[in-house]
Amino acid sequence: MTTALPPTIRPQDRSFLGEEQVAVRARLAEEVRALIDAVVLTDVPDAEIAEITGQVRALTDRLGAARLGAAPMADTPIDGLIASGMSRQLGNPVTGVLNPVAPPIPFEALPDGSVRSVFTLDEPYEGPPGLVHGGISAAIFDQVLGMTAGMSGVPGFTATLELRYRRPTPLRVPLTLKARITRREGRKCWADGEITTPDGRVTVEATAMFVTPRHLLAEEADEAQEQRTS
Ligand SMILES: CCCCC/C=C\C/C=C\C/C=C\C/C=C\CCCC(=O)SCCNC(=O)CCNC(=O)[C@H](O)C(C)(C)COP(=O)(O)OP(=O)(O)OC[C@H]1O[C@@H](n2cnc3c(N)ncnc32)[C@H](O)[C@@H]1OP(=O)(O)O
Repeated sequence: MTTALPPTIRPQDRSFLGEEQVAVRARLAEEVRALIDAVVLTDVPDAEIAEITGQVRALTDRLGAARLGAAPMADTPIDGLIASGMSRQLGNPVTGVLNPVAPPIPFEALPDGSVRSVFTLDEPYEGPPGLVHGGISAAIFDQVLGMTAGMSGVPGFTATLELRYRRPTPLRVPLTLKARITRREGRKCWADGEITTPDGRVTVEATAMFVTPRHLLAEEADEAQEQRTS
């Protein structure tokens, strides 16, 4: 069975945006993030909400007048994100600077190969009252641990992801996620990490295993062969 991606959504066949194009769109995404926050928390009268709904619809139509077939990629690694395939995925739901659903989570690659992310989550990411939704923590771990694996030379899909929720994770305070590789074996790579609050208390721990898909290795081998023969 082949699981290769159809040509139209393969990363290398997408639109690649330059720094200025990314910057203009990132400012839009930032405003829409603020809009999401305002939508969740608004207390203006219903009549005004109805009017605003029409205005938002009109904006959606304007932006939708020209559509790409898939989320674009960045020409160059975006400042603050590590230089891996995923950091260029501008629509990524965790790191994508063009995706208003993404917080977005920044990354810092440390000299020892580990990764650190510092971020603050607010109301749109609430689970229990005043606390971060557990599924949001899982998505963030999935991405950060996956990028850590990719950086170590084993880019892959998530095969397993296990979280241990030790303590509630608060909204509206700077959280630190640290991640590292614990083991590599052929196409498999294990990473773990934890989220801590500013006073150093661990709230969530995670362990994941990533596997470089067989079909990706096959595609890479084909491309290398093509380059040798051309
Ligand atoms: C610009 C390029 C972008 C291209 C993207 C490609 C790679 C990523 C690139 C960069 C990475 C950077 C950042 C990554 C960041 C983000 C993380 C988010 C990732 C996701 O959000 S990703 C979505 C959720 N994820 C899936 O959607 C996976 C669905 N799944 C599959 O696509 C296949 O299942 C796959 C590929 C996992 C394996 O398939 P396969 O055919 O290549 O390999 P095979 O089955 O032979 O397994 C080989 C060995 O792994 C063991 N193994 C396999 N699966 C296991 C499991 N689940 N548990 C325990 N062991 C497992 C076998 O037991 C065997 O072990 P052994 O060799 O010892 O027998």
